[in-house]
Amino acid sequence: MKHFHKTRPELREWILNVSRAGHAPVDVMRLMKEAGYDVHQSRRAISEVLNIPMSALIAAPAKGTKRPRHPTAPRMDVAGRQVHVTTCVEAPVVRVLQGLLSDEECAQLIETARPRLARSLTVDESGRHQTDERRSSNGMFFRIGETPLVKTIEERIAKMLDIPVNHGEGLQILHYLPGQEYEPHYDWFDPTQPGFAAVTERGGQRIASVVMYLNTPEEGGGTGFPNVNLTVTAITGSAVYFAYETGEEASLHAGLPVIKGEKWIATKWLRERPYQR
Ligand SMILES: O=C(O)CCC(=O)C(=O)O
Ligand SMILES: [Fe+2]
Repeated sequence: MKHFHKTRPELREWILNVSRAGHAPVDVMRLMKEAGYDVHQSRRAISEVLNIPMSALIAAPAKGTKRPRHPTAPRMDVAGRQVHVTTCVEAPVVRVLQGLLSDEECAQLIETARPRLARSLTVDESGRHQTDERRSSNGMFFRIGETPLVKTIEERIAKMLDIPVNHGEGLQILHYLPGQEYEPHYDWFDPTQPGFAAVTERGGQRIASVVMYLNTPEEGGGTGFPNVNLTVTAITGSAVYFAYETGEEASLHAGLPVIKGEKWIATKWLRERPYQR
């Protein structure tokens, strides 16, 4: 079958060269993934250029690699707790989760984190941490299982997404005041940046994020997905779950500026392989 979608001449040339140099089609897939291409796009291009079936291009994932199970509507029973799935988007994969945390759990997380807040950092191209204008919130990280409540929440998320707790980075708490925001960004690490190998050495790539709202800001402070014109409202105890492939531009998102009041969130980033030893 012929595809209407045409592969760009430069990409066609590159695929042919890499293939002539002796790389098997699944290796070409891997190279494209490392260069930031979406898996589906790579599979279609390679199959078209090398004239092989797409089914031959499903590489065995690296040992221990997992993908989350996306929460399903209308609700999930997670360890005896009803989590309502109130909005679903498929590209990017987004689920709005109501009642992931109780009001008491939210309050307790805020009070435990408050004395430990410091200016948030971002990771630069070389893998170094630094303060960043684009991210003006204050934050802190809990260690895995650091408190009984942190452990409970980590286990709840693990159960809901069918991803072991050890694939998670430590729970991050962020506090935003009026005017503070987190400008549009991707949570996946960019494979074309020099620091990529260092940040993915442990745990591999990030595959999904769960942003939990610990309070309801008086005004503003939602999470925006500008490429799909979606804004998720920050409401105490609810959360936005989103999953992504490396290079997936639709997953661009932002912590929108708080206009009035304050905003507290807890973020759990998940890796494709165990991150905690
Ligand atoms: O503040 C938000 O709503 C988004 C936070 C976020 O994008 C992150 O923690 O990676
Ligand atoms: Fe993010």
